[in-house]
Amino acid sequence: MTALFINGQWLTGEGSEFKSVNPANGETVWSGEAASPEQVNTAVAAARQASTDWALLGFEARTEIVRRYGKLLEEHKEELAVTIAAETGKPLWETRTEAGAMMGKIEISVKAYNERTGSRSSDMAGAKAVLRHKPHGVVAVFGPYNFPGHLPNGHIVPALLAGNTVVLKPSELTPHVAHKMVELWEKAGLPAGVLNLVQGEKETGIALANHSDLDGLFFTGSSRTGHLLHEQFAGHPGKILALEMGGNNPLIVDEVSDIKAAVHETIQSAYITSGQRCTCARRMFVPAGEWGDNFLTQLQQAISKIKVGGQFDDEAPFMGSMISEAAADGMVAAQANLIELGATSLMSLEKLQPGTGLVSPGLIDVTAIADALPDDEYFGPMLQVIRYTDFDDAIRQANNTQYGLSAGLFSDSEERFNYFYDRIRAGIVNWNKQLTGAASSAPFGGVGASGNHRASAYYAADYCAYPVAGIEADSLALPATLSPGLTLD
Ligand SMILES: NC(=O)c1ccc[n+]([C@@H]2O[C@H](COP(=O)([O-])OP(=O)(O)OC[C@H]3O[C@@H](n4cnc5c(N)ncnc54)[C@H](O)[C@@H]3O)[C@@H](O)[C@H]2O)c1
Ligand SMILES: O=CCC[C@H](NC(=O)CCC(=O)O)C(=O)O
Repeated sequence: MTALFINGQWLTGEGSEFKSVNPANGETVWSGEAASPEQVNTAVAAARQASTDWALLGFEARTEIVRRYGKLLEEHKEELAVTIAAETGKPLWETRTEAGAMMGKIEISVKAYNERTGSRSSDMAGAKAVLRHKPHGVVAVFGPYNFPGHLPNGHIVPALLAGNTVVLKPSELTPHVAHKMVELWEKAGLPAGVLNLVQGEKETGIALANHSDLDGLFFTGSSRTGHLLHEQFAGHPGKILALEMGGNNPLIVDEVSDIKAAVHETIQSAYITSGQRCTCARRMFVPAGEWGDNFLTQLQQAISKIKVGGQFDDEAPFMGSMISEAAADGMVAAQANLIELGATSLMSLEKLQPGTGLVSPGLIDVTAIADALPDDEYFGPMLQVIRYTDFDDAIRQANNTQYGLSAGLFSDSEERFNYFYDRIRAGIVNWNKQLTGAASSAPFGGVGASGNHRASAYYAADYCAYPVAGIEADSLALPATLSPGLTLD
């Protein structure tokens, strides 16, 4: 299998063999060889070689190629959705929306380039104040498995538009999606070396991230890996590092009038993508007392009816498989650990079929251990419930996390929302809406251990180019008056 794309050529990797599997049935989807460290070097060298011409090509010509890629995405939308579903276990209806988001990214990124970066000029005495932007040069893009198309695409499209060249290292769990995506870029007529693909596991990632000739690295993945990269980039202030990482996201529920809607938004917050979205609600604060009891009863009824199943089942499931059996085992172990610490299971997260990542959605009451709760991101369909009596204390607990990605409030009171908004610490703050499903037309990123203040989505343009400010005049001219103490005669 020619797994790598370097300098416009598909090549066989010289590293060790690895494969991806359909997590809903264990069948192999893709197998190939990883890039060797020498091939990673070749990929970075190819990107460097292509860098000047790509930058000099100009924004309009680059946009033309990027739009051609967008058209190809449209033509291959279904094929891409099927590939994503096969490799991730996500239901086909959901991967169709991922392919749609990839298409939408093109025009949003063109607009963002012009609005956030681009060029401007204004008059000043005897000259013009000019602002332009330049690309960084060669950047590495690292992607996660949960949105193997949309999220790397969300770095690649703005990076290329701005004039950077790219080396992509996708998740080792989703190499096939990356392969398909790069094939479309090739078909769109991207010049050789402008986008390079190195496949492989952690070692390939380490070789790429350590490369001395990178000008930047755009990462979406776990907080653990992001922190390692941050340490690695310490002492290199000249290199740009954008980190989009995980969260331990809180959702506070007030005594709202429409319980059914609150139940629906909770399910969309916690269980969509089998809980494998960075924005998923992980901790839910529910009022103690009768209203809260009633809400939880209705929530449990609705959760018990969530259909879990294969991504291609005729009767579409809401939740597909988790990414792997190992990830499912990890969630079962996390739940057992919370129970051992003193939590009470309301609905048990259980493996549904050995050898797969299929699990049932879990709900667990952690009120008894609220102040000793591990501040971990449990990246799966398990929502922790904390009963509260005091709204301020719920906000305090919601903020009691190293992370700060998304947070939300369900409340009929705008005043309450404003109070919550002023006190909550997160990059995404929603009111009466699910925590997931962020728009690409807005910035996307978190604070604390969730990011490094380089928001993605609409603001990705910001980390893809640096500003150059200039004062310009067509010709040299003496000023009307010279500074005191100067004589030119
Ligand atoms: N904030 C966001 O925008 C966002 C979006 C999606 C996912 N996520 C987060 O991503 C995580 C799930 O994705 P994942 O498990 O694929 O993440 P991950 O950190 O395990 O892997 C991400 C990428 O980094 C590579 N990698 C792993 N270890 C490395 C190392 N030591 N050096 C260099 N590269 C290395 C992987 O091979 C992969 O390509 C969750 O924590 C989720 O919250 C965040
Ligand atoms: O898993 C993390 C991403 C979740 C997703 N966010 C986006 O799609 C952000 C928009 C963008 O990057 O264009 C969500 O909020 O569901």
